[in-house]
Amino acid sequence: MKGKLITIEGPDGAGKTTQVKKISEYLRTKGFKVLVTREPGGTSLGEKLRKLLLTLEGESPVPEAEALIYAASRAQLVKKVIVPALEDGYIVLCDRFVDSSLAYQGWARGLGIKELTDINGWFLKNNWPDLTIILDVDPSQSLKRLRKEKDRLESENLEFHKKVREGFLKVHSMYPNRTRLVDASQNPEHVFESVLFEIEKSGIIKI
Ligand SMILES: Nc1ncnc2c1ncn2[C@@H]1O[C@H](COP(=O)(O)OP(=O)(O)OP(=O)(O)O)[C@@H](O)[C@H]1O
Ligand SMILES: Cc1cn([C@H]2C[C@H](O)[C@@H](COP(=O)(O)O)O2)c(=O)[nH]c1=O
Repeated sequence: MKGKLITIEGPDGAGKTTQVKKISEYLRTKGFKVLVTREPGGTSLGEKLRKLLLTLEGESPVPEAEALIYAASRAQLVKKVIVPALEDGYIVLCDRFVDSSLAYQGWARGLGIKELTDINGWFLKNNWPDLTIILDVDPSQSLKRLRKEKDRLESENLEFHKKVREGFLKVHSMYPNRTRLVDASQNPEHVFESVLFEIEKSGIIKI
């Protein structure tokens, strides 16, 4: 049986990891086989690339290099982890995926959403997510939720993070069927109810 790929997206501090945990626990109680992974990372090579991307030390990649390193981590994850799990019938829950590249590199860094779609489409082929939940919240609220020491992307200014949010809203308007917007300004339990509602409504799995 073919599984499903569900990705959770949104600006920094939107509550993605919190919701991934809640969804995975819920789906497991319903008898689904669930695999949780994340981006960048999820493979040993991907975790090395993650460190390289998020460190504040040394030379920062130019936007084009940044986009390609995120894509490299994704290509490795898709081939080594996601596709085999889907073939084995797993629900794969991925904490960030291709839409982060469209919003951060495509829109906020200004490289172009179409350009990022093409670069990623080259290796994703038909492995685009079955469903993407975008947690939508104003960055001036979500950034306050984060720990004190910030990584390279989190350290960008508020204007950049506002562009990221704008990027996700654009992605939603471009892919209104695959992506669902959830108000993430509420408490985690309230957000989880909305997330479950959207998963149910999408019809990709029966819960
Ligand atoms: N809806 C919420 N309201 C308030 N606080 C929240 C909410 N969801 C998560 N948090 C808290 O905010 C912090 C960041 O949450 P979490 O790690 O889930 O966000 P994230 O979107 O995965 O962050 P990042 O972008 O850094 O990966 C945690 O301390 C978490 O407990
Ligand atoms: C996949 C992906 C991620 N990013 C950015 C978004 C975040 O700032 C970091 C990842 O850190 P997190 O704690 O896991 O949220 O990387 C990006 O710019 N482009 C991407 O494709």
